[in-house]
Amino acid sequence: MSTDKPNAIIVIFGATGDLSKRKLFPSIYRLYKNGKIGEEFAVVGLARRPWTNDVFRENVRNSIEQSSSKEEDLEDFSSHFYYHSFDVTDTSSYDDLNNLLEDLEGHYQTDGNRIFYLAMAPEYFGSIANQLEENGLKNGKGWTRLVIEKPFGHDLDSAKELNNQIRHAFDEDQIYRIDHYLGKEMVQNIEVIRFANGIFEHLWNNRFISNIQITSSEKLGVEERARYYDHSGATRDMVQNHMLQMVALLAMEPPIKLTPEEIRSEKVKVLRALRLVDPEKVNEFFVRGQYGSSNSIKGYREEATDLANSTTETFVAGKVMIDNYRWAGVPFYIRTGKKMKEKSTKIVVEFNDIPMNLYYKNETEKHPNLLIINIQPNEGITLYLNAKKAGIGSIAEPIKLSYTNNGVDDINTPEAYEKLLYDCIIGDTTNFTHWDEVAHSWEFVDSLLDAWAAVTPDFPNYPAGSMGPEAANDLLEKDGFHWWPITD
Ligand SMILES: NC(=O)C1=CN([C@@H]2O[C@H](COP(=O)(O)OP(=O)(O)OC[C@H]3O[C@@H](n4cnc5c(N)ncnc54)[C@H](OP(=O)(O)O)[C@@H]3O)[C@@H](O)[C@H]2O)C=CC1
Ligand SMILES: O=C1O[C@H](COP(=O)(O)O)[C@@H](O)[C@H](O)[C@H]1O
Repeated sequence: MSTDKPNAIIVIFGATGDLSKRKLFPSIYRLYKNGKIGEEFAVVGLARRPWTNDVFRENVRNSIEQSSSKEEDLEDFSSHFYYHSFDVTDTSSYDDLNNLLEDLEGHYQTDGNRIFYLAMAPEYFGSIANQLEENGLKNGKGWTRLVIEKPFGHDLDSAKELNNQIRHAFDEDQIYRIDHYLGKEMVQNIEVIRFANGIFEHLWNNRFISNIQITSSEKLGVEERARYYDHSGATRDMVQNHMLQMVALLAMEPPIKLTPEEIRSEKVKVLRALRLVDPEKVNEFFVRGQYGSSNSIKGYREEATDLANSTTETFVAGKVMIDNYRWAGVPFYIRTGKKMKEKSTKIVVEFNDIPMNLYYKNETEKHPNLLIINIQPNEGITLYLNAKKAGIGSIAEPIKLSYTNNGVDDINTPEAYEKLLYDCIIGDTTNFTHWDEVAHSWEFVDSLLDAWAAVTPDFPNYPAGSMGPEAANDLLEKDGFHWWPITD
């Protein structure tokens, strides 16, 4: 891994699409603005529609203006962008792409370094990787990296097939599988909070923690992505990747070094220890939901004509058990869904009460210590303690110690893409998912989806704008817990 400012050509497959417009162009711009990439870079955008360089550059500028205030250096910035009309299924056009890259490499001092970013539907990932190999595009004079968007497969078998196709053309250390949650500031902070604070790491186990809750709720529905989402559902869309990655970071052992290999190896051990879902007990451990209409908000089935009879889940809550020495018996409750009450991602670590609490005499009065990691919209940490209520007498009351990080955005997705793109440019794979992590996550998710497949769900079962079905509350109540609020 190099820490300089290496130069590269970034080739974006799917450059006229939504992800490029909303996340990739603004992120590249921020890298440019923040001095993380210099003047020696070029971006080649590929897609079928017959745009010119000028039309492409105008779209790039518009997308940046939509995501930030009016900027003055956009003409200079967008002059680094080139468009190449290209159908990825037409194998003869890869030669032209190679010629374009060689021309640009004569113009910009990019040392032959190439990043191929696949921002297209996943069915193309394998064949593009192979065409890049067969047509010699990955054999430039510098390094070559392949960035792959989600979803990485639909289940374990399809993920394996995709992986084999890609690995046929690229080595594992050239493949950067994006999980944008791993670029979020406070997700990256989980390791620092755990491993740089003496007060937490000693307590970070089943003797002192009673349960951990991870919520990632969204107010939005499926918007323009109904076709993809209905085939995916909340479990594949959010649990297989983002939620399980957060579980792994919270539960892993301290790595012996902060290298990508050591961190990954500890995360993989957690994912291997996830208890697979027993079909007989699926309802004891998991709840699925789909939002229905409420007041003026449409239900999922009314969002598009194709969805009228959909049984796709837009909500999942679950009790994930990690069968290892540190975590035996501690539930990791996860919860995610669309059209919920708030947009919020939050982790609550609930500590056990002390053996004899002299201040809180009964269960209902208890205020356990909580460590809250606020991922979005606000970024920060809150620690709930108990302290003496000021004044006469000796009464305890909960107090909170808070740290707020002045994040760049409310919703830190563009910043996450910016960080991950930069990591890719400098060759740091720490915050990308290795195949082993993907495979174990799918194994767990497949066990859940297989168990659910046996029964047709009774949907819709939660009103849009709520926190999900009532059964998600029962899941914790029967263990003697409840969901902590997701707003401060
Ligand atoms: N949008 C989002 O918020 C997120 C997206 N992703 C992932 O990113 C990827 C892209 O998603 P998104 O941008 O939303 O998708 P879009 O449907 O908006 O864009 C697809 C892109 O692919 C191009 N394309 C389609 N077929 C071909 C072809 N045969 N040859 C060349 N280009 C083609 C389209 O352009 P044209 O029609 O001009 O050819 C377009 O640029 C997907 O894997 C998605 O799962 C991941 C997280 C979030
Ligand atoms: O990957 C995805 O994530 C978004 C939520 O990301 P966030 O950064 O806004 O929390 C989700 O809306 C989308 O369905 C999913 O594909």
